[in-house]
Amino acid sequence: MVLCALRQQVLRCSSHCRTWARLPQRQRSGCVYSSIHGFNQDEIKEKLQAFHGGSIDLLKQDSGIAVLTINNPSRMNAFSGSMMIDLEERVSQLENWPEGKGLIVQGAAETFCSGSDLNAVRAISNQQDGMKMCMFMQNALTRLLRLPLISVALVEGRALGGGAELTTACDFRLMEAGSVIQFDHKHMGLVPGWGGAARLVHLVGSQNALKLLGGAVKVDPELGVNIGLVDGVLEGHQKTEGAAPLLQQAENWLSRYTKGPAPVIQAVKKVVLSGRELPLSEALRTEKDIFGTVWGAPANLEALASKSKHK
Ligand SMILES: CC[C@H](C(=O)O)C(=O)SCCNC(=O)CCNC(=O)[C@H](O)C(C)(C)COP(=O)(O)OP(=O)(O)OC[C@H]1O[C@@H](n2cnc3c(N)ncnc32)[C@H](O)[C@@H]1OP(=O)(O)O
Repeated sequence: MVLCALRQQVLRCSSHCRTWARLPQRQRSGCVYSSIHGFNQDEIKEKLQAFHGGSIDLLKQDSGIAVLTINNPSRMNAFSGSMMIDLEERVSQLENWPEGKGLIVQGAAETFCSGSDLNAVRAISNQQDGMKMCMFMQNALTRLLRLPLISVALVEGRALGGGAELTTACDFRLMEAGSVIQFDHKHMGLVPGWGGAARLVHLVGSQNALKLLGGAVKVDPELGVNIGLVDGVLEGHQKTEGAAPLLQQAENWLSRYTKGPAPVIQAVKKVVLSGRELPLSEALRTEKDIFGTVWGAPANLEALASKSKHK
């Protein structure tokens, strides 16, 4: 009986994936929850809007690398309800940025983010509203991870609770020496709700994920690199004479992977996304379709023209 139920679940999932792959990009990018799951975006936005404070600031640069700043320094960059709405709107802006190639997510005032604003959490502590907030943030963070941009979470200070989950919604994580990522939900009698557990298992494996969540382990840069959660350690410029500002160091790191025409860099992210999320056959078909968007496109033709000169 159990096997039959599991098979049904797998079939439902794979049909969902097939459906996912055929959905228009906009829907695919945010298809975790919709009205069929009882999710009403406008209803939850109205509730979240009641909890003001802070902002999510977006700077789109001519280099094609954008900077998204979690900005609520008086609350260690905790997410108020209005900041959750800001985040979703900034992700929409980035989904529609043809020149975009990269994204750095950082916190203001030399710290990353201390999760949900506990004042908001206290006010929406009933189960229904809590789950609606989670659905809203899971949609927003899934769309963030699925942006056709190569993204980096730049961690200074502390990334706690939902802030730790936010780091997993980026392709890479860079940590300043001395900074900490801590999934401290257990101390709140909680587990991750913004999708951080599911993404953490993919990043570090289920055993390491169990340790980080079960032990509310303080992940320093060395541990983060060792378990595969962290992709680089940066020297804070206050601590190291002559070191460039952290954001500049992060941009230098990211620019190694975003050099080139935006359509090509965006196609790179899309083919990796489909390999990461879709069953093999679907991923191969998606890869073929994405290949078709760059084959014979301007960047390809220019490269061919320049190569033909090297006889
Ligand atoms: C799914 C996500 C999940 C959920 O929503 O269920 C969560 O994210 S739950 C929240 C998880 N986050 C935390 O548990 C972190 C709570 N904050 C702290 O542990 C400390 O504030 C810390 C370690 C971040 C900083 O400690 P420190 O002593 O250096 O400073 P203060 O504690 O005095 O903090 C300064 C100032 O910021 C306010 N603050 C900090 N974090 C939050 C927060 N998450 N929500 C609201 N306000 C926060 C703190 O109250 C202080 O304000 P003040 O007015 O000066 O008292």
